[in-house]
Amino acid sequence: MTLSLTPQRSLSPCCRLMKNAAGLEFIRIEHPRARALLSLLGGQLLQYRPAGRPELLWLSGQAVLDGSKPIRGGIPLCWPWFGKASDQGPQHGTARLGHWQLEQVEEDEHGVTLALLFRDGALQLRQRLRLGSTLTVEATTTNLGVEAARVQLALHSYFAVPRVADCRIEGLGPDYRDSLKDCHVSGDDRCRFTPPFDRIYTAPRSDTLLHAGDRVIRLEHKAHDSLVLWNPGPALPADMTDAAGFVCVESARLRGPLLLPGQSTSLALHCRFEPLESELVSAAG
Ligand SMILES: O=P(O)(O)OC[C@H]1O[C@H](O)[C@H](O)[C@@H](O)[C@@H]1O
Repeated sequence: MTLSLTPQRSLSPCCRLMKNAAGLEFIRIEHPRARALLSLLGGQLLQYRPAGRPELLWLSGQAVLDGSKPIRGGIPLCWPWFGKASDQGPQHGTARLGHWQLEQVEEDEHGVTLALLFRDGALQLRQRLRLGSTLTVEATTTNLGVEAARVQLALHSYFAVPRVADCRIEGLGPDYRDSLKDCHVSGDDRCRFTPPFDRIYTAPRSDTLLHAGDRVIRLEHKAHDSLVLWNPGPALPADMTDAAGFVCVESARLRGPLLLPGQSTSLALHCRFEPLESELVSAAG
């Protein structure tokens, strides 16, 4: 998707602050190792394309970009809760609807590092993105209050794929909660899916391989306790016209922890395209 954005100012040689017609701010990154776009609404990476590779992330052509809704696509952060709130708060928390502060931009010949901050009451969420030939997202919650708090976090990544029905995923683990059928399933190691699906894997591996047509994406998760797998199939949300081009594989911490005052907890995801067969052959030859 091409967004109509107006340049505002340079943040570093490869990073530029942009604005859209609704006044939302974005950071465009054009580095020899990767091109990317991040929205300060939601602190959300929307596009990321390492040099010589396809776009990693899916962004809906119907995404609402005026701040009235979360942006559909990229890597929204569900925080400080995932799903419906018990107290009428917004689905998936406040971070994806909030304006984030850009704390730091650094770059070198290998890529760009962005540090971003969001606060909701006594809870603080820091996000560090490293964008080069691979992508690392690290999110750290800190409890700045005087009472213990239970916090959930999910990196709700929309991975772009040629066709979701042809995908295979390894490393999900055998046990999941099927949110559509409202039941628990154990010992299911199948790695093919037919949309719609909405599952929370409760014993995921630390590495996940997403085989998607012409590409294999390796995901390395750190400190996750769950993986959410979602595609709505034909019953589409209003801000989506076609769901065949993505699969959500969401690294998540859904079972706590209880954060005492002053404590922090982190969740991280590292993504990279596996080398193509032709590259392995030429490296060997
Ligand atoms: O439409 P949203 O609020 O962005 O939620 C999109 C989806 O997020 C997660 O993947 C949940 O498991 C799904 O149940 C939900 O439909």
